[in-house]
Amino acid sequence: MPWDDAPDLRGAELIHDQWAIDQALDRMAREITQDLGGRNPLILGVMIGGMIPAGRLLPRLDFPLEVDYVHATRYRNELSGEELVWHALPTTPIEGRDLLVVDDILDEGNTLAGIIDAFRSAGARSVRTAVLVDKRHDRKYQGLCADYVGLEVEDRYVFGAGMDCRGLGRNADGIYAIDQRIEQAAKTQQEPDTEER
Ligand SMILES: O=P(O)(O)OC[C@H]1O[C@H](OP(=O)(O)OP(=O)(O)O)[C@H](O)[C@@H]1O
Ligand SMILES: Nc1nc2[nH]cnc2c(=O)[nH]1
Repeated sequence: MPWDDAPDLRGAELIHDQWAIDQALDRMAREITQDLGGRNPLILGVMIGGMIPAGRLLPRLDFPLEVDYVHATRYRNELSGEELVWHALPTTPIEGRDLLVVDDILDEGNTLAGIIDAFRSAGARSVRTAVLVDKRHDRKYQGLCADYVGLEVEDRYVFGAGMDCRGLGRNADGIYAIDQRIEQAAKTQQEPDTEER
């Protein structure tokens, strides 16, 4: 694979190909259109990972809407999350607006929960959430679910379709899970034992 030169991405396993992603985005667009078509919603991509899912979803939404972004992060190039750090808020006024927050992945949910809270407090009329990927586990922040979900992944660190692994891999077509030895090593802060590859 072209990214086999990047040690963290070497040996990654394809979980969903680009065809599956496109099908999922088509379905999400239909669901979103049913709920928000005619409401002139404000669509907010969550930078950086939400950039590609939002960019692929928007042309599928065939009704009047506005677009802005928010930049909040809690992983900062690591494989486990910490405090949510805000880098940018939308410049479009959100009071009284119907919002759709678009992100790449819902994992533990702290990122989306923080964003939803901030926008509700700022007076949004409604805040909906769309994620390309929902990670299956029972560690969700207050049981949070997204309103629109593209695909599910098992409880492994994934990259591609906007998602990075230590800064790389966002541009990969398809969704890949990193080698479990690399993920395990990150959890225990050791060098991965991948010599035979
Ligand atoms: O559900 P959570 O456990 O909170 O994790 C999900 C968040 O983690 C990633 O962002 P990250 O902080 O890595 O920033 P990025 O968008 O720049 O990749 C991803 O883009 C989501 O926003
Ligand atoms: N790229 C990426 N970002 C995440 N943020 C939370 N979980 C993940 C994950 O599995 N992959």
